[in-house]
Amino acid sequence: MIALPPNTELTADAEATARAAAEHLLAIAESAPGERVAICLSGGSTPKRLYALLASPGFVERVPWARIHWFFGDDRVVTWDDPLSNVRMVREAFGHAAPVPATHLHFIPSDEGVEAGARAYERTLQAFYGGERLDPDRPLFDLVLLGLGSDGHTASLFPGKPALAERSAWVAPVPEAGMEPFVPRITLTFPALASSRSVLFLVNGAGKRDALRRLAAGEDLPARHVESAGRLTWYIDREAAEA
Ligand SMILES: O=C1O[C@H](COP(=O)(O)O)[C@@H](O)[C@H](O)[C@H]1O
Repeated sequence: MIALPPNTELTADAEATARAAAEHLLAIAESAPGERVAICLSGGSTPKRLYALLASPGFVERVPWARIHWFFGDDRVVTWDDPLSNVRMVREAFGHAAPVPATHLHFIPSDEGVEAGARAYERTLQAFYGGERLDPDRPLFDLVLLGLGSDGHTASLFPGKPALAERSAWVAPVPEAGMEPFVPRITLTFPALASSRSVLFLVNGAGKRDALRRLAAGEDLPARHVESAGRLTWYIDREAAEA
């Protein structure tokens, strides 16, 4: 077994990861201090099962859909019907069963281009938050979901890219992605991702073993720099955790 990050919940498989994360999300929503619940979604492929589970019988009745506002930690700068789009993946996973009010799905305006889209999304976040400075005692999100790329990236914060150093802007353009799909991206920055009552990493499969090994060895990978105003929890399945 690889030496796992602190606060790791080891799961049997990808399905167990999705179910554990779904229960965690429900607990966060139920304990949210405000009327509105702000959840920041990750993209890629790992979380698709979680999103489909939330929309499935047994969960869909338990999710307080009318209170939750859904945001994105990053997206690819492609059209929303592009198979590479994270918002398309979420919409497909939620399907018609998830009663998400149209005004509660705050997707990244990738149609505005990488620079303008990043600035526009930062305005969206600040309007929702009600200010332009993040207060450590008043997190922007109740929950941030993150994945771990095989290169150690998270959201679209890739090794060696300028967005890693962004400490004042909440959203950054990523003109060149660090791994496939090699399309421009827009990503939340470390300060914005950290402004959350809870942060969850979802990591499944043998393809993530090397990144986990490199994190355990102390390598300076982007995922290492993720913080949380509250708890930070890793859900890692056994296949990813095997040495
Ligand atoms: O490109 C991306 O990759 C990461 C990791 O995706 P995963 O499917 O390997 O977990 C994802 O979290 C991010 O949102 C996405 O844009």
